[in-house]
Amino acid sequence: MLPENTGPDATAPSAPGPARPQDPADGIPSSERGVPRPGAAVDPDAVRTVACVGAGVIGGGWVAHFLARGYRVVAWDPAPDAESRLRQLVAAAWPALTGLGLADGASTENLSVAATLAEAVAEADFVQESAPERLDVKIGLLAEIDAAAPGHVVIGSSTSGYSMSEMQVKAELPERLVVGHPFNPPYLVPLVEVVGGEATAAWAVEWAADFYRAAGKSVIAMDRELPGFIGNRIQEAAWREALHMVDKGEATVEQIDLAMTAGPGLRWAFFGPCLTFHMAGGEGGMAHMLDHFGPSLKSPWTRLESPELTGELRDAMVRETDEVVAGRSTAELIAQRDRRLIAVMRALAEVDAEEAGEAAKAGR
Ligand SMILES: NC(=O)C1=CN([C@@H]2O[C@H](COP(=O)(O)OP(=O)(O)OC[C@H]3O[C@@H](n4cnc5c(N)ncnc54)[C@H](O)[C@@H]3O)[C@@H](O)[C@H]2O)C=CC1
Ligand SMILES: C[N+](C)(C)CC(=O)CC(=O)[O-]
Repeated sequence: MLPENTGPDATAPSAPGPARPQDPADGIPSSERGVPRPGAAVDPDAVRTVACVGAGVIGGGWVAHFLARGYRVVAWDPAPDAESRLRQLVAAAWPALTGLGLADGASTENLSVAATLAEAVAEADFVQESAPERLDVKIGLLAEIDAAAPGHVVIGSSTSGYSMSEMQVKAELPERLVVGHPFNPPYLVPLVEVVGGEATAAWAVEWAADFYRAAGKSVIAMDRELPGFIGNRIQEAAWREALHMVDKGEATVEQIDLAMTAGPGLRWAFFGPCLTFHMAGGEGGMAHMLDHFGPSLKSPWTRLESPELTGELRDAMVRETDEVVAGRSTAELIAQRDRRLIAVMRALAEVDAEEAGEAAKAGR
């Protein structure tokens, strides 16, 4: 189940950094700060030690993921109970991660919790920031991490909505700051969206994308900033409609969740909305689907502004869908879809049965 790489050898020492002249922060003289990629940055697939700054739902999830991949992880979080919460989260996730298959050398023993931010990032080959979603906190914290982390180290932020351009304004080396937006829980959901800000160097985006891939993630490296990135733009559109319906008493939360889990959500686990709707057009595919249902995009079914379905948009959708279909016939696609639907349904039924058994044993 784990993707091809097995992660680094967690017992190996952290990759030695470059020989650096003395500097209060990281050994890079002020005159050299801000130059393009520092030559001695660790290769993305040679990373040994990851610092996780902020260890709540997402930071803790990252910690579990990196540990399962065999990295050494140093965490820091200012909350007094952060370490116990973190260790509980990792312990709760570990059986599932073990079931999926751990990388060589992976162990919860490879986690240490630092007393200070500076200590956490001092030996890191990569830093993942997962502090609360407040712009002032992100700006201040990213500047602090930037001041404390070795100058060649790339810093990723888990932000789910802020652009790196607005968060990197106080960093001295903003070119190494990227967004690395995960999906919850990061130890199971593979997607990470990587994007830089106006002051981010292209090498840092590339490095981060390569690193996340080496760490077993599915990466979308974006070449421009987009509010909400890609995944959240799609799911927030559904979320806005859900809120409209609840607000107006048109549908209950239960109905909305069932509408997704028993309907489109089940298909989206393996075919995205474009390929799913390609199949809605039968043998005519995306072209027929758009010609048939396209005009209804303008109906009052939705409260969202929909784009004008111009000829160019129609043709682009047909062309790009054909690229994704990559020569597969409708029959092949149907066979693939059905096989996957059954696999997901079987997997969910297995979990339901397990939980029912556990509940019966516990007398619930
Ligand atoms: N919860 C979710 O589903 C997702 C959240 N994110 C992003 O992940 C980031 C963290 O969100 P959550 O983990 O949900 O929040 P959370 O509230 O669960 O965790 C935040 C952690 O940051 C710590 N913290 C507070 N001030 C800090 C500081 N100055 N420096 C370092 N740590 C500090 C808190 O003690 C807490 O443990 C946010 O940027 C959020 O947008 C991204 C994807 C999904
Ligand atoms: C709720 N959220 C916007 C923070 C969610 C995400 O950013 C991604 C996810 O896990 O769905």
